[in-house]
Amino acid sequence: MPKKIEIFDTTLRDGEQTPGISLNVKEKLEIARQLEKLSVDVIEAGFPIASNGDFNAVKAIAENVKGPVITGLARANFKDIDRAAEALKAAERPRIHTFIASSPIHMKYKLKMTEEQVLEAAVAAVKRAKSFVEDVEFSAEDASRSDVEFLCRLFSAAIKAGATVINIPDTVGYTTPGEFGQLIKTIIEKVPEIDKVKVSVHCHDDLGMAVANSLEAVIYGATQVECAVNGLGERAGNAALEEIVMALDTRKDFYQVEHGINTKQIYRTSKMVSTITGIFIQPNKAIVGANAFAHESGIHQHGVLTEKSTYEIMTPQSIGLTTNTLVLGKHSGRHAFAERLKEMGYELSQDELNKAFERFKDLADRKKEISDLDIEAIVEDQVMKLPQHIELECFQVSTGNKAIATATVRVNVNGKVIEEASTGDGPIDAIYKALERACNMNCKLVDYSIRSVTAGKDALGEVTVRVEKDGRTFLGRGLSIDIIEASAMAYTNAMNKTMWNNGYSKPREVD
Ligand SMILES: CC(=O)SCCNC(=O)CCNC(=O)[C@H](O)C(C)(C)COP(=O)(O)OP(=O)(O)OC[C@H]1O[C@@H](n2cnc3c(N)ncnc32)[C@H](O)[C@@H]1OP(=O)(O)O
Ligand SMILES: CC(C)C(=O)C(=O)O
Repeated sequence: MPKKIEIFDTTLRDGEQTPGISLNVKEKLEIARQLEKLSVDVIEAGFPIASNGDFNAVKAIAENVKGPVITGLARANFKDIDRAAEALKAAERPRIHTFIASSPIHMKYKLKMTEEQVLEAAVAAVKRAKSFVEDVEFSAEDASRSDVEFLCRLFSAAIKAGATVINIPDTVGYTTPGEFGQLIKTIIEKVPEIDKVKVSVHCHDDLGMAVANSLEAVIYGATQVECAVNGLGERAGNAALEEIVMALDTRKDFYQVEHGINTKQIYRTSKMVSTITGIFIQPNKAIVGANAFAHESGIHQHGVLTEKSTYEIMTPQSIGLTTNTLVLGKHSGRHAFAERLKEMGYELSQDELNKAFERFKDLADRKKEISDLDIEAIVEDQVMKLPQHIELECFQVSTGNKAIATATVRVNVNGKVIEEASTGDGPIDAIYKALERACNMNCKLVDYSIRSVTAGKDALGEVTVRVEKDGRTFLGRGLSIDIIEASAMAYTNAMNKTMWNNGYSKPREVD
């Protein structure tokens, strides 16, 4: 039987130590309930001595969340341990997690204690915790910068005092995979009582190696990994739960271990934690980032369309997503473009497809992402060659906060050049009225929206309008670095559509 790795989630304790996060009881309980659905083995619900709020949160989780072990952190002193025990009273499976630092730096400067004093405090703390609960975890803070002989002595004493789990933290994210693997191996070889307990690791990401270090520890015998959703935690954070789990899952052939996580709840958990904590997930974040299952480049899109496993090592469904996404942008190719056209219901000849693709590439050079509306515009305007009854030749607008907005337009309507002017409530209203006069047309503007589609001061503005004419609605779009020009182009585009009638020239109605 492959050995099982227990997942100890510390999102609600170390994760909450992320600068800027403070969770109330209700929020912690909501996350804990989701962690239960995710099937984590242990929930570290908080640090009960830290505040009344944290005490109440640990208590509420202990009372309401059944299934996982519920633990609370305590320094190696009776006050912290007694408070943790009190908070955990109602837990179905309580664990007290007590810790003390073991590195020369921490002992000398922070604790001002000798090795022997630390060892004594650790033993007393474990015994005190044991007087309340059966399950006691002991952590040697800053273990990776500690003297290995002392560390082994400390763990040995903690186990003799009753610890059921010994935790080896890389508190400051200092170690490397090779070094950390050897440390785990040494501890397992040198602590005689080690086979009585679970061996845990708790890695921080200061050098970006928290996940790699944790996984290396698994190879060398660790049976519990402490981690946090989205990699939250003090400073650069903890090992990311979703990365640990999906690495063990996807590379089961390599790690040869099992876990009990319901991976289909990963995406939902990540989203919930991000929403509640307000900590945004970077798009290229492994597993749960917006781009983790998105393909933008043509060669990759072609591969994925033919066979997903060419560029996907795990399925989006395995983390609870419904599908992958093919993002259309400047690096995309014909295969993905054709596929999107097919999904949108367009059937183009090879020649039409080539023309549309050329236009698409041209637009993609200027836009961050190409939407379905863009594709629709390309197909209608370029491939189907809808006739342009109205062409906007030029315009001029004068406006100001103390002046009446006035616009002059010159349009070519079916070969006839017409100039008109109008005032309005602002420059856009003025230009729209002038356009209506010039074209002798009465439309009702029902919706106007503007957004930037590229970055920077010279960003392209995209204006989308919906106009109503004779009880029907028509969509118009305009793109320019000048937002008034984009607005005028969008209105002209919509007015053109009101004039098309047969076959491909039939105006497309929109909701
Ligand atoms: C590596 C980690 O993530 S450990 C967890 C870190 N998390 C937190 O600190 C979050 C919650 N912390 C808190 O709310 C507060 O720090 C408290 C309530 C725990 C303590 O607050 P204060 O009493 O004001 O002490 P303060 O935080 O300033 O200093 C820490 C004290 O604990 C001592 N201490 C630190 N670790 C331990 C330990 N494991 N065992 C015993 N004492 C410890 C320090 O030596 C210092 O003692 P001193 O007050 O006698 O100098
Ligand atoms: C309390 C311990 C496990 C810790 O958070 C650390 O060392 O980083």
